[in-house]
Amino acid sequence: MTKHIALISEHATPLGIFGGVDSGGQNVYVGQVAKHLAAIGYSVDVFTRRDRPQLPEVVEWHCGVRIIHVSAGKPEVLPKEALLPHMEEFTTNAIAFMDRQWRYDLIHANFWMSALVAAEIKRQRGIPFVVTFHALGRVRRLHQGNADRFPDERFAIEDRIVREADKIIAECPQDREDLLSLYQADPEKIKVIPCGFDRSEFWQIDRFQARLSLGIPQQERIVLQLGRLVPRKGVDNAIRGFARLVEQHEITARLLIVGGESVHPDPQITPEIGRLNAIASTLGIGDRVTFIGHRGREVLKYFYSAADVFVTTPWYEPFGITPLEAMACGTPVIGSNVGGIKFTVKDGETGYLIAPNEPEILGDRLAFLFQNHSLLHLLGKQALRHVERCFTWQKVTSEIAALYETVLAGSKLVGNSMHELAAIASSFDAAIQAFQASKATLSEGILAAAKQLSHCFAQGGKVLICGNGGSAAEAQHLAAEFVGRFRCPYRAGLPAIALTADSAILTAWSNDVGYDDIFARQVKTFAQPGDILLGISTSGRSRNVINAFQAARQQNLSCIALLGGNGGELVGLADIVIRVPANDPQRIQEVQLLVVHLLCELVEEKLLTVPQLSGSKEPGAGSREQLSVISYQ
Ligand SMILES: O=C(CO)[C@@H](O)[C@H](O)[C@H](O)[C@H](O)COP(=O)(O)O
Ligand SMILES: [Zn+2]
Repeated sequence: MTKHIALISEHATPLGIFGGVDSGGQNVYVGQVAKHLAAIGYSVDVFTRRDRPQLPEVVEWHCGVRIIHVSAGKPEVLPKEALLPHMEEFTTNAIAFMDRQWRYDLIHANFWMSALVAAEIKRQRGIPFVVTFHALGRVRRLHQGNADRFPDERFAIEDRIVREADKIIAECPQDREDLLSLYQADPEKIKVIPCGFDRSEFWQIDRFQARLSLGIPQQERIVLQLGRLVPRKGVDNAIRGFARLVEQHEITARLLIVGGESVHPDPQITPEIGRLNAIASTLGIGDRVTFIGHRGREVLKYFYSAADVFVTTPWYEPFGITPLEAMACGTPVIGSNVGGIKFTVKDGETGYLIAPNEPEILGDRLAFLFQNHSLLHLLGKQALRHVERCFTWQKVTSEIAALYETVLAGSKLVGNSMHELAAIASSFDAAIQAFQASKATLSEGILAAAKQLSHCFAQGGKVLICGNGGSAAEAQHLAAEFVGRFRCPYRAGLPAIALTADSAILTAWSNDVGYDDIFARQVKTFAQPGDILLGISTSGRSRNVINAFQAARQQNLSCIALLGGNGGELVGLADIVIRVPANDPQRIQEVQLLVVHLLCELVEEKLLTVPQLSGSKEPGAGSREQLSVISYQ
């Protein structure tokens, strides 16, 4: 059966524009995970906030992947820092949509606000959730201080998510460390699964061709920086390092900076471009730094392939998807020794790791590589091999799917047993209620029946007992207790016959005459004056019991009816009615069983008061008195 996965990504949609301020790695992650999950048979809906009025609610994005636009706040682009107040509405609308679909098996939340939504859905609908934080609030605050505009509630919300998530995907070992040390996460819940690159999106294009396509001179040394243009990405570090390459090492090269909010690099639209440009000018390398502007993902492989070295020097980086993409295009990476980069880039093998704020070292490394062409070439080859082996989306997604399956296996167990536990508890509650109501109403009938039965036995009479199904079993049960013993260890048997027990009589009469008279026929046959007919029924409407009562009345037998519900027709035919005040046949039967036991107990008590010695074969009987029925009191 197809499993339905809800990926929630409140601000980052796979339809988003890569390179904008709020769109980047998470958009890619969500889109790729969705696509690759669908490729291995999951049905995936990506829930994201509607940020344009004309967006349809459901977009069939890929085979097996739909994008669901959830209304939450005005349908306009909002900074992600301003989204928290809209998450309640997001949750309500997401649940309303989900309720109209199938049952989702699992939610994979991306980012803390989506995880907040997932936690609420888990509470309300019991759907388990996995979270990829992509970035952690406390880490961000540590690095960005006041520049971090997310509300402080983020920390407590993240704490809650860490507690309530079924599994947490850490994107790299550093992410895991942060979850453990800053959030006291349960290590058992965390699984390190990195991001990946898409082989159909990124591959090594012949450098000559790539440069030709982009209009980059073939001979120029190209250093590439590509990604979101925000201060924490530390592009100024890249510029300073590049300046050292040019100024100190006197190596002519060009730094291409790809990214921004518009195709034409515009400091009005992307303020970071203005700031970076100013830094480059101050360093005297303004003419060696080229801002390209925003580019679609389909052309990024040309940039990666055209470059000699890819540089990424953020202050911190939860994962960093661009180094993978660069390596997938055979380009070595010099990156900050932080977060995911120190996990994906192998120092000295696929590039170099450097401290984020030491542009001199960056400049020196760049110079070293440009002076050692064969090494540059080798690192590129090794980079390609490394990412092919460890970081394809196929591999990553299969690890994510395996994690889902462990959650689903666990939640099935927990879900089932929770459901069953609830059913057990409610049956106990209902039974307790039936017993309580019976305790309040049945004593009189039970005492009267016990008296009648005792009298009957004391007078040498017998009891005929009948009923259907469970009541037939109780008829035999009661007969067995009377003929055998109940509490009293040694006593003579009390004559009781279950009219349900002789299968030859029952089958012959039902087969030849009819079922309605199977008990009546036996009553007419066995009954003697002074006998009692005891009928058991939950409904009081079983025809064969009714007919038996009518036959018994004709023979002047006393009739005791052990009933339930409204007692049916039998109420009017019985001398003594014990009617369990419940409607559910099971609850009625449970109380009836207690009544059966009470009748035995009370009858024994009433009859067996006077001891009488008799030779007994019971073990130890020589020293004991055997009780037998001698009188009715
Ligand atoms: O034990 C149960 C239900 O718990 C059944 O076997 C049940 O006794 C049968 O359906 C009987 O045929 C019901 O007859 P009655 O109690 O309505 O006279
Ligand atoms: Zn039953």
